[in-house]
Amino acid sequence: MRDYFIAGNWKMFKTPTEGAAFVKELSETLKGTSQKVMVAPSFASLDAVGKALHGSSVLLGAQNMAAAEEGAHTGEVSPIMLKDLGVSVVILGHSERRAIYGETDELINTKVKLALKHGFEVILCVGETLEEREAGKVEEVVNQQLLSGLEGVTEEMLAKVVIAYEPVWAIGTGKTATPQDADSVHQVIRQTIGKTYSSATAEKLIIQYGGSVKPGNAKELMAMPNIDGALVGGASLKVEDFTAIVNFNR
Ligand SMILES: O=C[C@H](O)COP(=O)(O)O
Repeated sequence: MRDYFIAGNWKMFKTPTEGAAFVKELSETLKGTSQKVMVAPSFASLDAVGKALHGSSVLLGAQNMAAAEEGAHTGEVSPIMLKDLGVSVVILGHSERRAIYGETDELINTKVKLALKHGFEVILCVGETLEEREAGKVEEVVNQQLLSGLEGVTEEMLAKVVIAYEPVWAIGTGKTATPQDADSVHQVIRQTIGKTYSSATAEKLIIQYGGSVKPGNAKELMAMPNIDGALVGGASLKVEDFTAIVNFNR
């Protein structure tokens, strides 16, 4: 039996002041919730949000991380800095990082290994574009991103990896994969992990779905056998909506 994990990715929204006020309210509305929950503010808001989360069970996540520990990397944020800010989870390989900032599977893999070395939990994002889906390449693309992203990651290290399946065409578009379509890709991911590592490890792997998750569709998505949580963008920006998604099973 796997535990659900609901993560909010704020992307480039919310100032430090807004973020801090948001998580204070969220911690109140989530009191008594046993679900594993994370919010990932922008780098600029990590400090304020981390302080506002003090005493809360909500985890602090980062949306990205540099591929190096320190050095002449203008504009980058290292794992050591994230650690110092109280971050415990790092999102890597998000499709916006891949598409807008040209992150390759190789770079993402370097980041994954570095994040694991520093003890972070990693949410590794994979997912196909509409063009790739229409060309019947979903499995090929997802497996390629998955296996490249995990190159050199041992079975022991995999215990700290969560996979987020985010079909690019469903992100921020209001179009959600049907629960059955999403689940079949989650099943492919689980099978690939089973073949590459072991069936016991595959059984334990948390696979989140991301792409227009809302209070209205969270329950049916999460009811699928291979969907173990959500990586939520837009709906994680409103306390009411995010709380409803976290509490989908209440
Ligand atoms: O990281 C979150 C995903 O990109 C989903 O975003 P969305 O819920 O706004 O579609």
